[in-house]
Amino acid sequence: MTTRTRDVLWSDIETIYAAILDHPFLTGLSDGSLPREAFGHYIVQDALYLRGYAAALAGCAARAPRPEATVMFAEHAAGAIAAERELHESLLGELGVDPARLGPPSPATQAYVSYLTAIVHTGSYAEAVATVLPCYWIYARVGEALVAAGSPDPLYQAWIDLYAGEEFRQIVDAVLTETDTVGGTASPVELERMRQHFTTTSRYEWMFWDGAHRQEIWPV
Ligand SMILES: Cc1ncc(CN)c(N)n1
Repeated sequence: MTTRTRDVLWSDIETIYAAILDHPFLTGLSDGSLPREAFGHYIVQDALYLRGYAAALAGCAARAPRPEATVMFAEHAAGAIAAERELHESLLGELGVDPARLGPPSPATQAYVSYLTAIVHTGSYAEAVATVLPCYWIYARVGEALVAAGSPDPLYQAWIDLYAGEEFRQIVDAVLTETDTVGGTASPVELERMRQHFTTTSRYEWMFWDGAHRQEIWPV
């Protein structure tokens, strides 16, 4: 049986994923102990992140060699994050933040979006797909892991429900299929690059939650 690219990629990040599930941001989201200020920081930074992420997905759409993949990424850029945007806007409202005045991206947000942008525009299409994949897949896995216990805080529960939902799972499944397709014909060098990018953006996912937990701002 041939090994699927997704399995190779995931096996590289088992320890990163374990660290993500163990992070106090997510354990706090789950048991309700996460300070609202940290969640607010996360939501503001995520609203900024989603702008860059949408642009990266549009870049994947433009570079895709098959029309079905162009349509898929274009739909995700336009529509899939609309649900997140909606949730963010209502959460920003509940947290008392004006979406028009979000402030600057934090170091983690800036670094993550810069990396996505750089690889989507300078790497191969397969590299681009591997680079954007953790944004989909890790969130689906986290949603799945957190939904059974839920959260006593309704705001945190709404966040968990979005990523644990069937609609998000189907979106992620389609991108995983695309990952296996492009990985299946990638050269050893290209596959190695896919692994490096997937691991790097998985690390950025950890750093994004960690930065929010510390309410990280620029040190100087
Ligand atoms: C940082 C980050 N990574 C992933 C997702 C889920 N698309 C998100 N909303 N924010």
